[in-house]
Amino acid sequence: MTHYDLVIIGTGSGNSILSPEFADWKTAIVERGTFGGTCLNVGCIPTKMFVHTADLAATPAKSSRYGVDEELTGVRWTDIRDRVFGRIDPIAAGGSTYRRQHADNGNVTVYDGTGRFTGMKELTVTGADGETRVLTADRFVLAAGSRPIVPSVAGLDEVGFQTSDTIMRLDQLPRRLGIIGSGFVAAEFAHVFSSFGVEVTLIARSGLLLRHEDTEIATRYTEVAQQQYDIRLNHDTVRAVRRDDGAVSLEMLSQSGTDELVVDEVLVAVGRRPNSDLLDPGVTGVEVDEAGRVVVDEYQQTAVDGIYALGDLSSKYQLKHVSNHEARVVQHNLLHPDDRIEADHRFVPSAVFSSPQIASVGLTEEEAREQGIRYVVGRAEYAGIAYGWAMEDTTGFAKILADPDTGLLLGAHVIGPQASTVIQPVIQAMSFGLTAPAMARGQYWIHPALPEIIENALLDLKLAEG
Ligand SMILES: Cc1cc2nc3c(=O)[nH]c(=O)nc-3n(C[C@H](O)[C@H](O)[C@H](O)COP(=O)(O)OP(=O)(O)OC[C@H]3O[C@@H](n4cnc5c(N)ncnc54)[C@H](O)[C@@H]3O)c2cc1C
Ligand SMILES: NC(=O)c1ccc[n+]([C@@H]2O[C@H](COP(=O)([O-])OP(=O)(O)OC[C@H]3O[C@@H](n4cnc5c(N)ncnc54)[C@H](O)[C@@H]3O)[C@@H](O)[C@H]2O)c1
Repeated sequence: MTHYDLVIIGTGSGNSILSPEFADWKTAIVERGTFGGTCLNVGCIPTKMFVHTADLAATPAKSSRYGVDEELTGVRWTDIRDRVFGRIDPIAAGGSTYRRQHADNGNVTVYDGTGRFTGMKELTVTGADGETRVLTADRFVLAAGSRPIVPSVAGLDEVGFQTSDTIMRLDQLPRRLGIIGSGFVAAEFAHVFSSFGVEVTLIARSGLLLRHEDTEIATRYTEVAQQQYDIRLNHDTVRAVRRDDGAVSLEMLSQSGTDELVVDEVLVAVGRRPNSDLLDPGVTGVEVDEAGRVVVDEYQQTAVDGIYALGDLSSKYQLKHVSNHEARVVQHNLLHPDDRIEADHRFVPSAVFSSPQIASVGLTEEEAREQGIRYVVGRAEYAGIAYGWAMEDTTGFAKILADPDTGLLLGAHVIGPQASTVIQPVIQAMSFGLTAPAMARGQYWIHPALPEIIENALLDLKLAEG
């Protein structure tokens, strides 16, 4: 048994905690998978490298309307894949080597294996070879993340399936891809694989894709997606069968009866669950809610003094900018126990890097209504701004919700080109308490750039006089 000042479980955002200020702490970091966690290895970074490549591959099909005739003459899948992982894999390996070997980390021990609590502030780490080591510590940081949920579909295990962890490393592109799910992962991979020439079918249980978004945005996305992919709405996948020709048949139930889809690969994208079951934090007195999330207070501390948690393991926001923010809060609170800071979850933005992109911050119209919050809505279309004309955009728009009396912003939702970038000034305005009129007229808006859509939506708000 070895005792530490601090043990961190998980090398995603957890790895960023160990700054030089911890140089005289005896610390350990435990990792069961690839060093660097989800975002670097199988999440944000590789997906966006594929998305950018997909944007390029999709351009020729759209170019003739501008009088430019382009042709996509090839998609070299293994070159695309190897460029992405040729960049990422060395970063993960370098991060691991740095923690294990660099002089900066003389106080850090890296343990490869799965950590599981076996007593009060006692963690047993089991390596791939079955060898176990017991670590005790004064403080722990639980940063063990989440993993893809596999839906209970009869025969799925037997036919085999991909998740976001595996699909980016395929050896060859499938001809037909069936995606079970209709959230972030489904929308981004539909864009990627369809742009590379794969026949993509999305199977959604509900009547709307991306239904966590503002309904107007989700409705527009669903309409646009129906032009791009085969979409089966209100379909429940009930069985998967391997056919004699090697393809997979997915059997579905819908309101109108049964349906069948034949594909070469199946991507499962129905959400992610926190890895709390692997960690068994109840043994050390840490509470877990019914969704499997570790319960934390405003300081990111669990029910146990000195045990903090962050990121996908404990947060309802499964987003890297949130896990990074929470890691900074935990880092501060470990170093300054008498002057702790609170995590700020007031205005958490998100973006789906789909085609078209979607970005969102604050309340949706449905949430404002449910919560009885008074609001007005300002709208603007990409087709109504000069750069939108240049792009010939016909489907994108922005909507902004504001308090009619104070003019303070309540939420913003954008669907269209570069939505993930266009929304940033609204996030800033909400975070710093800027009102809509002050934001619209208190600064220049570069003409004719895409953020003019935000300026127009702000000017469209009908606020109370005075
Ligand atoms: C396909 C995909 C695309 C995404 N794209 C975006 C995006 O564009 N923008 C965005 O903001 N977010 C995105 N996300 C979400 C983002 O990746 C996560 O929110 C973020 O990485 C969570 O970080 P974390 O530190 O909480 O967990 P992780 O990075 O998952 O780290 C947890 C680590 O703990 C290890 N671990 C788990 N259990 C144990 C145990 N018992 N013992 C030892 N080690 C353990 C795991 O192996 C893992 O390495 C994406 C996610 C996916 C899946
Ligand atoms: N750009 C980004 O920031 C980004 C990209 C990818 C993933 N992520 C993060 O990863 C998380 C996981 O992504 P995801 O797309 O897997 O989850 P998600 O929660 O975004 O969407 C899952 C979808 O699957 C549906 N679903 C649930 N069970 C189902 C079942 N049995 N059959 C069919 N459909 C079912 C849900 O109704 C939901 O629409 C996201 O919530 C997000 O936080 C973020």
